[in-house]
Amino acid sequence: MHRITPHQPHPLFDSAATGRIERAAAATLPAHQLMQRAGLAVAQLAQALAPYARTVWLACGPGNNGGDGLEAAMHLQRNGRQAVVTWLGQPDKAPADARASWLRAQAAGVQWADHAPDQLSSCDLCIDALLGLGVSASSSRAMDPAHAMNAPARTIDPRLRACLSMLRHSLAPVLAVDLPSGLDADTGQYAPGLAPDPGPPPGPARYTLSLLSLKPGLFTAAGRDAVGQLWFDDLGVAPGPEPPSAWLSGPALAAPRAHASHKGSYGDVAVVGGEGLAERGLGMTGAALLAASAALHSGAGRVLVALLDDGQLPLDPQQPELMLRRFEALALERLTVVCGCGGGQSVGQRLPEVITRAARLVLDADALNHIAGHAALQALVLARGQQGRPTVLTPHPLEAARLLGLSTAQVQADRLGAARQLATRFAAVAVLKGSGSVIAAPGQTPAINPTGNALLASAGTGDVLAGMVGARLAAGASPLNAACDAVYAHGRAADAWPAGQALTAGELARRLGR
Ligand SMILES: NC(=O)C1=CN([C@@H]2O[C@H](COP(=O)(O)OP(=O)(O)OC[C@H]3O[C@@H](n4cnc5c(N)ncnc54)[C@H](OP(=O)(O)O)[C@@H]3O)[C@@H](O)[C@H]2O)[C@@H](O)CC1
Ligand SMILES: [K+]
Repeated sequence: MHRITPHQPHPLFDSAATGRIERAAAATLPAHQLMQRAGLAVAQLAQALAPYARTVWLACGPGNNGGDGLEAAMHLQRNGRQAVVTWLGQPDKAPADARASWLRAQAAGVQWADHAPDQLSSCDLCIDALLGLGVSASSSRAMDPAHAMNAPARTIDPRLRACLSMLRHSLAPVLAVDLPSGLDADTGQYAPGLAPDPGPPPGPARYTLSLLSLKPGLFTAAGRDAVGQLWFDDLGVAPGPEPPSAWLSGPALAAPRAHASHKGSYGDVAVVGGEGLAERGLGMTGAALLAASAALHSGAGRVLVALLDDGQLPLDPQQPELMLRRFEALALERLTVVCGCGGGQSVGQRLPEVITRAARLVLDADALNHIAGHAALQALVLARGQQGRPTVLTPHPLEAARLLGLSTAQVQADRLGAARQLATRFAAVAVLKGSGSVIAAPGQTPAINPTGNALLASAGTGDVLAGMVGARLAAGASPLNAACDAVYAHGRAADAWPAGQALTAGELARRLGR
């Protein structure tokens, strides 16, 4: 068992893949063995997290997730804690493993109760063993996950609802078994009717012990907020030949710069964007300058900026290293172009040339909005991808929705699926931004980024990311590596941000590479 941190990559397995791993393992093990291992792991972590707990309340659901809780209750009771169990199952209907653990918990003398004990202190502990993988199985049985948000909410047992509410409002720490109950392991969305009430995420004392496999839904959409501190136990089972459904990204390998190198060794980035104030009264040159600053501070050899402002800004006095150029003066065939940041309406005019001529290309923000509205531009993006010319798209969920002709909610309902769809449709690498950014490339296993936090919810941080991807592409990284490494480093910079200091996009760009 170990804690999961963003310091190394991990394979992720969705509910179907986890089911196959589980069935293959179960076929070689004595009956009930996996649940016994799961319950023991839960009890061990519970005791480590709450060493002074006298009472542990275990909310156990009707399926095997509840069985894991019952098994843990037996160990905790035997180890001198008062295990108080609310079990929503029935002996004659429970799965065989859960029934076996119910008998073992009974024999150990746990206390049975309809609800949480009244006086749980912050030293005590709650264990959420209500629902696990069964939720994802029921979502995928019911429908295509992209349409899950349209599902009629099923009738929820009021006792289940009451237990969920108690756990979510608990002042005592909560350890979730396998998944926070109600969270879909594949999408990181809550099943209909099981989402917590809107409001701030739960307090800090929230833990999840993922069993057998790490699941994608723990890391994206609502997953990051729901999970708290994440632990993993593989129950002594290797995934065998099962291919990962996704990867959790890790840090890039450090690439020392050769002493005998020069600015040409690290490539030229050209930023095309920043509609001027004169065009429509909406000055957006800042966005382009932020992307350029990020490219510069990420190590690009030279950074050129073609503002869409009719040459009104000849120099950025704060960043004299940036070379301002007229668009017509850019040798696009030799450049890595970052196009769209603050592009407004004006970027549309430049897009056909940029898409057809740029050697390497990052398309962001208004470039993506224009492409979404013009089938001819979509065909050009696809064509350059099919020719093998590196292209990275960096949409946030609304931009992704426009590109795919979906609603934002549909994109968020299946972020991995949406990113994969974008990658296939445009033969490009797609970075779907948001909590747990997803990076997908055609025909490859997608990645989920583990770094970053809500400080990044601030204007201009997306422009910074686009510049970071551009710098890596210019230095010769593959589009997938450039995207994964940039997203990781972007989030890492936010994670290392000094406490109490506001994060601004300009300062974020300046701190890159420190
Ligand atoms: N598989 C493994 O690798 C291993 C699995 N292990 C453990 O087993 C867990 C999986 O157990 P599981 O398959 O029994 O499902 P589980 O999460 O208990 O839920 C089933 C119950 O939930 C209900 N339910 C479903 N959706 C619902 C909804 N939307 N709203 C309300 N209710 C809903 C569903 O009702 P039904 O659809 O049947 O009417 C049924 O009653 C897994 O997470 C891990 O902890 C470990 O022991 C060892 C290795
Ligand atoms: K659970």
